[in-house]
Amino acid sequence: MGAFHHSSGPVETSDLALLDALTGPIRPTAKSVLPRRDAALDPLLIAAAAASRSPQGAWDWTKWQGQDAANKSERKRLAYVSRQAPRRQRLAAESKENDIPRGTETPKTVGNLPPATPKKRRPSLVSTQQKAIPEPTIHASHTSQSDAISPSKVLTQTAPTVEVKCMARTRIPTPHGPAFLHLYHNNRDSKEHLAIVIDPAQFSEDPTPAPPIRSHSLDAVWNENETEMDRITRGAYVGRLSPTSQRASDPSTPPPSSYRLPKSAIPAPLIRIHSECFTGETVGSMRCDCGEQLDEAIRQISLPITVPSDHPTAKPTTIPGRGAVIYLRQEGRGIGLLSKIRAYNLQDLGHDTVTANLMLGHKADERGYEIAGAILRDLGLGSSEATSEGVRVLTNNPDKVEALENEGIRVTERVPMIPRSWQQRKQRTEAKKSEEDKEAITALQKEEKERISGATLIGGNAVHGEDLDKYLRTKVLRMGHMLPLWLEDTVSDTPIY
Ligand SMILES: Nc1nc2c(ncn2[C@@H]2O[C@H](COP(=O)(O)OP(=O)(O)OP(=O)(O)O)[C@@H](O)[C@H]2O)c(=O)[nH]1
Repeated sequence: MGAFHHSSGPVETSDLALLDALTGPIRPTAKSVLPRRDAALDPLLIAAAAASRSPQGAWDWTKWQGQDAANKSERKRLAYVSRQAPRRQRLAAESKENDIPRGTETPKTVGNLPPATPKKRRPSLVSTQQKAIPEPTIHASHTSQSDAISPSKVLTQTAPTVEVKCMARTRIPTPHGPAFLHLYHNNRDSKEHLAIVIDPAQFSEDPTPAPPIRSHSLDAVWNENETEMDRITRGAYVGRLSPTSQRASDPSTPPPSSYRLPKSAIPAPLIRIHSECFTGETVGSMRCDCGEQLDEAIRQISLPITVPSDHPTAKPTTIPGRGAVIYLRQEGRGIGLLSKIRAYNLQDLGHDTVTANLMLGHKADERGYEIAGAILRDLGLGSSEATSEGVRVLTNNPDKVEALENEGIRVTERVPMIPRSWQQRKQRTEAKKSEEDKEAITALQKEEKERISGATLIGGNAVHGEDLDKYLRTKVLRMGHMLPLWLEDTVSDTPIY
């Protein structure tokens, strides 16, 4: 064997002999000086096993009592139990970690929900409107809509019917008041979508002023063996849960036919369909207004509602706010966190948020709202029936309203979401215009500065910054968001994205 060099210096002959002894073929006649790799207790293998083994797997060497004991018949060998999930499951989990875009993952079989055929990539509303559409299959819950089916309506109906099931619900106190967090499984994808329901009237012992917002699938009986405690644990309870108050909901009791206030007197529940944004909601990124929007939605829905009285002399009634935020796990407008991060780098190079998506081979918006529609129906919100309350939707995005209507949801009103920073600037400009109290302006500016920290997170306040301005302008100018464009900075040299 010829001498060779390792990067750290010449390799000694003794090293080569060791290497040969460890890896070379077994010579039947020669007596090995060094123990071979296939020895019963190869130290290298033991070290490798120790480094990688799970505490439950392999041998428990702490129980080792020597060879004699080992030979005794009563010695118990610990069974090897792998803690690793089967490869198929691990691959699914890995694809989840890598944030593989929706539709390419295997949908979860949940409870009594059969898996739907996986879709290739979730089509955006706009692009699919132009596709040739096969014969429609209309889901029963949509048939009460107009008979004339527009192509965009057919789109959501050709896909397998989305079924959702609320797996659990719990009370979450928020800075704006209490909410009920609902976790949903579905037969379309493997994500856990959520509904943040705001309806604090349900805590009261008195009859609620309006129909309570409750999940039908959660309140249903799941199986005949289910105990009261099972139901309470998954959130199928009424009133407020406490050590002294534990009342499971009873699906056999029909809901009251009338409530404290006539339906027509109360405004329809306020809802928002919100798409996940890790950067904006968790990191507090000021590249977008997602964190602030989530907070603002919960705040607005929680505001008490004033219901005017029938009699001119009587005082109006105030009832607690009612509505829900449907929180969809479609990060980065459906392109996933990985692509969104790449898109941000392209944005730093000067491209806007739409162009960056297109450069990465995505559509400007790849979100879908079928699951949102199914969750709203499960919560009894906004069915297409003329008698239903309908919903008021908090959004600037016309696609969302259209998508919800395609889902058979009756939208009675679109409520705009004005970015908090724009509201503040408006106040400041108005104060400047009227040459009013200079002190008030200074106070406002000081307040804005102080609010910057934690601004995008729940309970925070207005977000400011150049990145956010670009983002908001793109939404208005390129994505058709129905928002009055804030023009204060447009006279400056900053390009409008
Ligand atoms: N691809 C991409 N997604 C982004 C970017 N910034 C925020 N998002 C995602 O955009 C989604 C929020 O959508 P927006 O377009 O801000 O607003 P919208 O929900 O369409 O409309 P509104 O109801 O009016 O808020 C979330 O899923 C965010 O993760 C970005 O620069 N690129």
